[in-house]
Amino acid sequence: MGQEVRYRVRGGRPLSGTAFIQGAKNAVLPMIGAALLAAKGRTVLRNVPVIEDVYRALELAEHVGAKVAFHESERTVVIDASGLNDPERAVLPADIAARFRGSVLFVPALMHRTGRARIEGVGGCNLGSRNLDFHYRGFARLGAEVTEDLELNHINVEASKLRGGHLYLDTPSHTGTENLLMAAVLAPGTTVIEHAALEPEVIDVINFLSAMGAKISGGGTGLITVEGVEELTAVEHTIMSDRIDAGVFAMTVAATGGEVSLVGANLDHLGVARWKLEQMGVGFSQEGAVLHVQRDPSVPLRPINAVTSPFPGFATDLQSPLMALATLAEGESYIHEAIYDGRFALADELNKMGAKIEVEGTRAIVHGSTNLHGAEVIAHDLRTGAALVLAGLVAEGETIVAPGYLVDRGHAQFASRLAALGGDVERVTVS
Ligand SMILES: CC(=O)N[C@H]1[C@@H](OP(=O)(O)OP(=O)(O)OC[C@H]2O[C@@H](n3ccc(=O)[nH]c3=O)[C@H](O)[C@@H]2O)O[C@H](CO)[C@@H](O)[C@@H]1O
Ligand SMILES: C=C(OP(=O)(O)O)C(=O)O
Repeated sequence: MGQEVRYRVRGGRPLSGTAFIQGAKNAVLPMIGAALLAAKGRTVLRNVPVIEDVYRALELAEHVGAKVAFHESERTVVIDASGLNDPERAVLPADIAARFRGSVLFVPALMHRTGRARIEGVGGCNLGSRNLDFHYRGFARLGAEVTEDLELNHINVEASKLRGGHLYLDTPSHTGTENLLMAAVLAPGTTVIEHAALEPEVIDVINFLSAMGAKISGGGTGLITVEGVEELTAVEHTIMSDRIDAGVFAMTVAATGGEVSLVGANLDHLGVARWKLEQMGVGFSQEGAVLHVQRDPSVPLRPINAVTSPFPGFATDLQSPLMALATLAEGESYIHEAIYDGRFALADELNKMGAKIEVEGTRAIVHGSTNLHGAEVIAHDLRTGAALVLAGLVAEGETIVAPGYLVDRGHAQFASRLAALGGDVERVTVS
């Protein structure tokens, strides 16, 4: 049997000090995919978070023929994609690709560099139905032939002659927008993407592609236009800071009480989450690129209503830590998960710790405040894991959160960064 990572947490200490917010997972993954579009030279990505999803993405890049080096202590990745031209290697194998959602972001580079791609699996958090129809239908509108092998459950994409086209997304899909952009940047002609995503990571990806030589306008407006170019150049880029990591740290301080400075966090990137936390009793002040967060533990948290929606709405990835926080607020909080149909697995785990949460479909009522107690709980996905660590930091006694791999997918050095703030958290490996 292999080793399992767990988070062991003991509650009761307020947090104080300085935490360094990591580079954004949801920006670096599309950028690793985009780096493979450059046929010459070396791409240098800085502020790369040392997380499992980045390791998987780099394994995938190597698998398809790129040379990669991850200098973890420098948080820098160097990618040389000049050798990526063998159609036989244009395969995203399930053993790597099914372990993270970002694997789908490799398809455009494979289409452009080898003329084809085979997708044997795409992973990511288990949040209910997570379709990829916008991606595949969009590739087809740009001239690719997309077929499904129903027996093997593989998708085959043949793309010898991509060209610009008019695309519309039914909902402003985050990776859908990035993937269609990457498919369009090297496709001759003009591509229009209507109802495109507005997330800050999408803007960061547009900035990266533009630095590589892509011609993109309208980023951040919902209507993006791309003029295809003949080639893209390898460049250096510093990844934006991770707004979800910042939100998780802010909510953890809200839960324990205390005062913490988040280095690199940007209040504007929290969108509606900022206003919701302020309503609950959290204080924010932005000082340049450092965000100060404080909460007076002697004043009870107020309950909250939140509906998840695309940026700048309340981020679905922050819904789990908000639910954990709401268990501490005095009164009933209402949460409506409007992006995913299966993102409430956390409720049962928090209830094991003494919370009183009722779930009906995509709506949850959190009856607070409750005194949480330690328990052995399951991280059903990345943010459930982070939210349970948050809960453990205010619970009486010891909480064990497993599998820790899911937390490690998206939060770098999570235990040591919380421990540096005074939290009693350890990441342990058991056989
Ligand atoms: C690697 C990455 O960046 N992951 C983020 C990205 O996921 P991801 O890009 O997968 O999320 P989307 O924005 O695409 O999904 C939003 C909704 O659209 C639906 N949909 C999406 C694509 C499609 O082809 N068909 C379809 O129906 C999904 O099922 C979901 O209900 O944005 C999510 C929403 O902010 C975040 O939770 C994830 O952390
Ligand atoms: C849902 C998430 O990630 P992914 O799309 O990579 O599964 C997340 O980051 O919370």
